[in-house]
Amino acid sequence: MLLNDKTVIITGASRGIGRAAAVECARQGANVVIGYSGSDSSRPLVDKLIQEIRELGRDASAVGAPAGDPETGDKLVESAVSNFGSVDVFVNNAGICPFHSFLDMPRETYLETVNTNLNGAYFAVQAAANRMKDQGNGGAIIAVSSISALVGGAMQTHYTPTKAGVLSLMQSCAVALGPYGIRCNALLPGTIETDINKDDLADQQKRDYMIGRTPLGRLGRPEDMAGPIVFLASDMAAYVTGASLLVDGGMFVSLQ
Ligand SMILES: NC(=O)C1=CN([C@@H]2O[C@H](COP(=O)(O)OP(=O)(O)OC[C@H]3O[C@@H](n4cnc5c(N)ncnc54)[C@H](OP(=O)(O)O)[C@@H]3O)[C@@H](O)[C@H]2O)C=CC1
Ligand SMILES: C[C@H](O)[C@@H]1OC(=O)[C@H](O)[C@@H]1O
Repeated sequence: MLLNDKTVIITGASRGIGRAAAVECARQGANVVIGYSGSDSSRPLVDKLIQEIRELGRDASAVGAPAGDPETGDKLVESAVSNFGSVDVFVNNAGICPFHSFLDMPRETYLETVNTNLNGAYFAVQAAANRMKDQGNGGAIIAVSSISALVGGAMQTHYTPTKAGVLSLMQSCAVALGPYGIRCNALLPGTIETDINKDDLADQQKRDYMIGRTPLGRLGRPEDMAGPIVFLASDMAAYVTGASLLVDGGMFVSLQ
């Protein structure tokens, strides 16, 4: 097992990519702190995930708090330490993408997206890194960025800068935290079918276009992200820091 007895915090783990990563981390021997928004509708999903992780022989705790709140990282760290005694891996995954055109972008939509996806990530990474530094055993931090850190989207002008932002955050943190043995890397998923794009991909033409751009011939599944996240979290990646791992079925390199 690649993460035996490690404590892994994953934000946005109630659903989608974060959930798949949480299950795989538990399979690989880790206890997991599940971050989610705190909404009542997500609590049953979180309870089900905790049960699934316990059936795998590991344990989990949950923290429901807005990702954009600068205190949320401290709460996640506190839950990890009080329940499991340490923070070994931090996965910043929580994110939103409320598709909207640029010229009439509501200011609140822009500000909420940047606050949730980027500002919250900054403070949560800082909280996890301080705990890892105090523990003195190094650690691994992974930010779930996106192929959208590298390319644009007309309906994502508020979102793509946040994904470029967390990629850049990992690059700078790799430099800042390397001396403490803390590795920082970014995962760049392509198009993965989850609730974040359910409405967007309900448009069959759009869906077919996205599949057509993907050499592997299908959209991604949350489980496709779990192995790469575990790899970056594990000692298999002991000399990997400041890196970006694009996991997109080949979409980025497929121009014509
Ligand atoms: N799906 C895709 O194609 C891609 C996704 N990504 C990135 O992957 C990450 C996960 O996305 P994905 O799994 O697709 O999306 P989902 O919508 O399936 O899951 C989003 C997760 O983030 C949590 N979350 C949302 N808003 C907040 C908030 N304000 N505070 C705390 N938690 C919050 C949700 O919790 P709750 O259930 O409580 O709402 C949920 O657990 C995002 O950062 C996204 O940008 C990157 C590239 C491609
Ligand atoms: C939500 C989108 O479908 C998804 O988000 C990303 O980051 C990808 O680039 C896709 O556009």
